[in-house]
Amino acid sequence: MGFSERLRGENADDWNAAVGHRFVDEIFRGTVTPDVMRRYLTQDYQFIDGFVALLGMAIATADRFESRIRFAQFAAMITSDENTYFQRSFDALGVPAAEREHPVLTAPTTGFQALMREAAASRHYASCLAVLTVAEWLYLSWADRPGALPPADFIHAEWITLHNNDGFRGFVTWLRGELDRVGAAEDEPGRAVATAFFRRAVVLERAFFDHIYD
Ligand SMILES: Cc1ncc(CO)c(N)n1
Repeated sequence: MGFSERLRGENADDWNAAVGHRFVDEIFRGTVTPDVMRRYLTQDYQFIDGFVALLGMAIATADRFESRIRFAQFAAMITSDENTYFQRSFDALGVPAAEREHPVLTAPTTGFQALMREAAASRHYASCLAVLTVAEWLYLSWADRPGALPPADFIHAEWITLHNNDGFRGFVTWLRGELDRVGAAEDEPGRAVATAFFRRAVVLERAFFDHIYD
């Protein structure tokens, strides 16, 4: 079993709670209320900022050019297609500029920001990879419902297709392979550090979905 699959298995309870979350059922049915969607997207936009910074550190610490290219191409998608999705959704939901740029941050959001900042500050490629892999693999896992009909509202539909399209699927497959490769090359202390980052990220993913219903 590869490093990525082992880590997912060790965190199966929180992982499955996130992938099968009420939010996921509701977004596929198109019934997430505008209120909940607004809380989710305004907090997630702050997550994305730290996420792109972490991608930058993965570009800097990767051990080969081929990996840097993958991350750079993914960063280009996030900062174009995904960024305009947020802006169009904020327009449709009537979110004012102040709330787009400086919402009051919730505990899961500050928790994620701290986690991503720490992973980046470690300058340890395996730890950067562990956090990035959770964020993208867990999102592919919930968004991947073959045969599901797309919900009518673009705010729901595009949030699904941003996380289950072929390009995204290919990136996640590559990310997992990269974590497997790098994890196998690490010594035991290095693997333990990356393992702890992975675990914290899974716990936060679950908390992030939970808290928009509080
Ligand atoms: C909290 C969270 N995790 C993962 C993703 C996927 O990038 C996201 N947009 N938000």
